[in-house]
Amino acid sequence: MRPVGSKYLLEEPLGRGATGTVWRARQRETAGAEAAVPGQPGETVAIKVLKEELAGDPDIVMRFLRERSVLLRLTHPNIVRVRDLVVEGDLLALVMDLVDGPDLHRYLRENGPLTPVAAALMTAQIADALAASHADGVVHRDLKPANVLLMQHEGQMHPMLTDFGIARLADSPGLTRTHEFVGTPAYVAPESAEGRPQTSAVDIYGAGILLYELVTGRPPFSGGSALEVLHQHLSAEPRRPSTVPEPLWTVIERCLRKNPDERPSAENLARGLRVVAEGVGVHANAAQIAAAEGVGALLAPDPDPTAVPGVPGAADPTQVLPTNAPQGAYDPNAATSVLPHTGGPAGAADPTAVLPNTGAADPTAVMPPVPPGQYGQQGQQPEQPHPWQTQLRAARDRNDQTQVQYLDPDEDPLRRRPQRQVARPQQQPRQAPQARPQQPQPRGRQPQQAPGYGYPQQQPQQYAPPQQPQQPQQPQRYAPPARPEPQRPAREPRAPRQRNANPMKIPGLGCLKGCLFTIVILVVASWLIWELTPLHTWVGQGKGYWDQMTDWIGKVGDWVEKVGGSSGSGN
Ligand SMILES: Nc1ncnc2c1ncn2[C@@H]1O[C@H](COP(=O)(O)OP(=O)(O)OP(=O)(O)O)[C@@H](O)[C@H]1O
Repeated sequence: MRPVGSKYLLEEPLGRGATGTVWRARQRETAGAEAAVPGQPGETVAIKVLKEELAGDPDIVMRFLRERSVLLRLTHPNIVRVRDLVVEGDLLALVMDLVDGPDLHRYLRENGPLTPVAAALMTAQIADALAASHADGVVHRDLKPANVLLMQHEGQMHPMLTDFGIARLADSPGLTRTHEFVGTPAYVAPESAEGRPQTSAVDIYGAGILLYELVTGRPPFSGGSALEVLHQHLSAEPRRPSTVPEPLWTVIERCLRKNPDERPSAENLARGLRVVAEGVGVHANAAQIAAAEGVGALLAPDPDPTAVPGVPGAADPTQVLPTNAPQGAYDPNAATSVLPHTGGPAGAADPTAVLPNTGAADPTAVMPPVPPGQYGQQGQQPEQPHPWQTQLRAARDRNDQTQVQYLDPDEDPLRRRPQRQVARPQQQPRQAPQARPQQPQPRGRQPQQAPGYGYPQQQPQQYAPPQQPQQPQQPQRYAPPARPEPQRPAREPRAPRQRNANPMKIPGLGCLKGCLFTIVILVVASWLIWELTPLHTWVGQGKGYWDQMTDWIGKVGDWVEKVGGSSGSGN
């Protein structure tokens, strides 16, 4: 057990994410007055220990401290409470209430999609949490099922939103020059993907994706690569699956509008979803059905959305633009969340590290930044995937851990700048990033009513066509970023490969084949000679070839028998 500060002892890891590891921990002594919840000695808590990359950066530590009061006061029945923030040496940790239950991603994986009623009611509670946080000026920015924990309480389960402020902490504005990407592609709003100003509407977009996934078992946009998924967020229109009732689709479609100004406020979203839940249930009366059908009128946008600080265009006095971007210029990287490079060699021991350095096997590995110019044209193979593509491939399309990756602006396809022919510095060797393997999706499961969630056990009324089996998403393989090849002498062109006649390598097979072929040739040749020449008349018997052959074979047989018999009697 490792101490965290003087007040807590880490017991066992509960899970790992891109920004840190969550531990089950025990309180050693009552926390000081600065903690929101003093706690009792012996009490069990959850502690998220942020990665060294975060903890080692003074900008992030400052932000952590500055936001301490915001995170600590963010209380809501559907938000995992942050009890304390520990800053000690190079250690940053959030002490939270321990939630005894699975996260929503795991629940979906194990139980399949929810019914429209259950999905609407669960998302309504998440929207309640968002409304409270937006009112407090906090935008989540990484809303996804993995960040919703299901708390068991009196036989029921309640969704609890966690990881508030983590993306915000990582989004240190002074560091945007390092051009890294933070996000989970399947849930990223178009404006975030494009680097436009972000507001609380990004959380509404995330809620729309989550709602779609709750009711269908998969997010609306998927693709062969994370880049493809991001492009779909920017340009593809989601289609209504036949299992989604029309009123629920109205809500999803409004949340997924490309224009953030057209998305509903969190408060209106919660209200609209409860109306839909009533109207699509089996016990709905005519008035409730009519109200659900008119839900569009309830989904008014937020007239004053909460701006995400530190993003160009956001109404935030602390905003700092990247030093290499002119004010007002379009820079898709400027809005991305960033983490600093630790600067140390890979695997360098850090005495303050709390997380064990698991090296390549660590699925939470943060992609280390790459020196600018690494992805130059020199040495880059034409068939290699685009650097952006390879980087984002590591951020899987569904419920992946938040990825923090380097993005060179020169290589960003969205910038559409002409390629510059400049000499690039030599690339430093980098630690291979890891990505955790994709979990297979359940196939053909019937929607769950989420028993034990406190939802009415209703079945959808007129909006329940048979459930189509969901296609599992193709697991993506992580392709490491393209590396420039070292200069090598030009190779001699290879001689064309000879096909091997004996691919299975059976000894003597070639010889056997040759012998058989020769015997066949000899038999055919002798037959032709016998039949087509007067040989058989010269021999004086006038027999056909096969008769003569049978005679001779018989004679040889008799002779062998005789020889055998005489040698036997001799004995
Ligand atoms: N307060 C908590 N109580 C109990 N378990 C928790 C708590 N917070 C997180 N966990 C567990 O720890 C796991 C990791 O959480 P974390 O937020 O670091 O990762 P993530 O959300 O899956 O990934 P990422 O941070 O990369 O998006 C969660 O899946 C959950 O199982």
